[in-house]
Amino acid sequence: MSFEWMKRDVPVITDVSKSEFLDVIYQKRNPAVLRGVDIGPCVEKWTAEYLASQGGDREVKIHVSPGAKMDFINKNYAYRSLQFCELIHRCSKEIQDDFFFQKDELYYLRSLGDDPRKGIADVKAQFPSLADDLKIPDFFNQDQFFSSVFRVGSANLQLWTHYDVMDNILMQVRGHKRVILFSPRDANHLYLTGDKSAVMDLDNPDFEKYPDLKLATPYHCLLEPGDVLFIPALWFHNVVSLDFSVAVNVFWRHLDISCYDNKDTYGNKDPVAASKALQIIQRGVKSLEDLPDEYRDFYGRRLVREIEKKTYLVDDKR
Ligand SMILES: O=C(O)CCC(=O)C(=O)O
Ligand SMILES: [Fe+2]
Repeated sequence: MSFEWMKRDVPVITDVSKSEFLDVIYQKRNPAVLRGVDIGPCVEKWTAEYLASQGGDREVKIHVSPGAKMDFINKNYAYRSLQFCELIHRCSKEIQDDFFFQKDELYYLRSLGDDPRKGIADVKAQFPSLADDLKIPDFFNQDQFFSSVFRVGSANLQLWTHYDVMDNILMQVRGHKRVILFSPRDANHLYLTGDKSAVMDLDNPDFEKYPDLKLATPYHCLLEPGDVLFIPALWFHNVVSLDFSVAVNVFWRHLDISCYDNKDTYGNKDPVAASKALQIIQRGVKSLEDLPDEYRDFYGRRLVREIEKKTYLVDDKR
């Protein structure tokens, strides 16, 4: 018997004003595709040729993957460096003359700041010759700004399902993308390792291995050039580039600055209070190791119940 996975569409909302975004969409904290927002002349200008000639020759760190699905568990990709212009050339074609591993390898850039270890990405600062082409919608206050990240990838490349801790607008500049999102409330159904889901194939999921995935609701959308996807903090997302893809995403803080880890570079370190709680729980679980199995099971269940009772939102409490 085949299982029909319940899918939903992310709503597409056209010509949304700043106040509609802030008063309605942002308040709901659900993802939305915003179509018709002015993100500047980049949508017309950023062809591969233009980006290669204007984007400069700075070295960028990239993921190189032999297959379309980057798999963080089996680490089927490697980190390498290329000049930005060379990266653009390679991403925009499917068979390479120069390559690291194989002719049909795929590339993915997630830009970093000037100091690759602790520099927070800011596209306009790192690619000044492209800065005027991009208009970041003024949906948030400047003091909430965290980073802006260049995302350039080969056709077909898929980025694993993960969450980030900042609010996000993903501006699709060139190419099309299929994005699948899951609510933070589906966290227990996604087989998480840290911020990533172990389920790699969402098109043909292995429900025998991941039976609880059936309980999750995937939200689908197809991004076109010029579209802006609002991804609220903690919403899981899985992204496939359908063709050569150029995007910029902006992370901004939803919570007060004091809630975030001040060593976060990528916008994905859990808020301070949450990582503290996770550490305490890990210590608590370790302390149960001193007990025989059936006692550990019993106190483990009590712990889970206590956490559910005290933290879950009312409609999810059992
Ligand atoms: O579009 C992509 O390549 C990935 C987007 C993403 O993960 C993000 O904006 O947080
Ligand atoms: Fe992300």
